[in-house]
Amino acid sequence: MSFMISRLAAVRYSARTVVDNDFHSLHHNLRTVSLSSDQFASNKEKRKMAGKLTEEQRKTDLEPLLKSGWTVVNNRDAIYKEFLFKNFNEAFSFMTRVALLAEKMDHHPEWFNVYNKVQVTLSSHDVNGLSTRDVKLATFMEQAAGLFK
Ligand SMILES: C[C@H](O)[C@H](O)[C@H]1CNC2=NC(N)=NC(=O)C2=N1
Repeated sequence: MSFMISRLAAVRYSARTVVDNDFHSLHHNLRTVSLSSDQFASNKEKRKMAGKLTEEQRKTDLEPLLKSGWTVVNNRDAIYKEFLFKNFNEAFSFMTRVALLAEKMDHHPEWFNVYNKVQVTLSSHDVNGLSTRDVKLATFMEQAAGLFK
């Protein structure tokens, strides 16, 4: 009988240990998850803090793009350009390359494609205007489109 009780105690102890360990690992994981959501929030705040382009940045960073055919959208802090390619294959190849960078940056263009034409508008929705992210994406678009010249 005493053997049965000691076995039962051992089983209960090991079960409790498993539960405790699971609880601690679950708590740790939840804490990790919550840190990552806090971290996500701070990234979002960082983006907002980066804010809109300053007047100085508009002169230094935006000028070259305006010289390359980008225009400022009327009544909106955004830039626009129409890219023309030889055919759909080139246009979509361009869009594919840009899309991969957009995903990596978590910064996406507003664009419309018909056959060999890609119409692009860039603006940073989270700051409701142009930011360095738009300059970076537009500059990449210039390089990517240049490969098809
Ligand atoms: C949730 C996601 O991170 C945000 O919606 C990203 C996605 N892509 C984006 N793209 C652009 N152009 N502006 C943004 O503010 C933006 N925010």
